[in-house]
Amino acid sequence: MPQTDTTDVTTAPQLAIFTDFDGTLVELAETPDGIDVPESLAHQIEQTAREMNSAFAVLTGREIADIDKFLSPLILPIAGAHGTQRRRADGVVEEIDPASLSGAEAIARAIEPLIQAHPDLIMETKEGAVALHFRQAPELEDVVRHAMQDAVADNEHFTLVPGKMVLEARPRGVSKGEALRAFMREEPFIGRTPIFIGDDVTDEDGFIAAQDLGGVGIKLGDGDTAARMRIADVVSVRALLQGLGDIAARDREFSPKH
Ligand SMILES: O=P(O)(O)OC[C@H]1O[C@H](O[C@H]2O[C@H](CO)[C@@H](O)[C@H](O)[C@H]2O)[C@H](O)[C@@H](O)[C@@H]1O
Repeated sequence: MPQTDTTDVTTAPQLAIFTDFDGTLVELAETPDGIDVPESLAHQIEQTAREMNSAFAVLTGREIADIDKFLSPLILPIAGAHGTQRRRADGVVEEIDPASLSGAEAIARAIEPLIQAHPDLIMETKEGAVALHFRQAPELEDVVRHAMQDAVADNEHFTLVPGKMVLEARPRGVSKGEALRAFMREEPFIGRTPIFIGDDVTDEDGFIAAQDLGGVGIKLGDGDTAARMRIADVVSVRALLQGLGDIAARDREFSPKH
């Protein structure tokens, strides 16, 4: 009878985890500042990130400073403002193209009169990007679209991206996909298998990038997607992160090198 070769121990792939923030790590709320961030979230992410050897990053439409505030005292690698900002795992924050900074300021100035006329609209001005929210006034969606189209019309550097009850102006060439690829060229992400979890249209670039690099995109909720997998809700995302962390810890415990 042939002998089974037990010396060839196959180990599970080492993962790099990327997640969106709003609608994925936390439930959506009526306003950007109104989200409920459970106290346990930062601690749970910190644990999972530790099991991933710190290969855990947030790819978000929010500014990096926003995520730092919500996950304090945790300081993670983050791509903010849809990839316009990027803080690497070594803590270095990349310089933003000055044309992105001045362009976003000009777009915000152009939108300001609309905010004065419609106080239910919320404008978020970010480093290098602008979000115009109409969740409080859904009937103004067309008004918002036309105003944002006019605001970026003179600036080829910017493009518009839709989100959940929001329209955002961001620089061309930046995306969550590009941010994920950049992280994957660096320690501690390099050589790992990327997983990206997100819920929105702007997460599609991230799903595609993760899958191009041999990993998996996981879409939360319904809707067309390039992601190969789906997950039901925020609670399930947190359970998945916990589970992946536990598996990584167990793999290390039973690893032949341990
Ligand atoms: O990429 P994400 O982390 O999902 O960020 C996308 C945008 O999220 C925030 O807006 C969304 O969440 C708000 C709070 O739940 C909600 O009120 C709003 O309608 C959503 O669009 C954030 O305010 C934006 O800056 C992000 O770009």
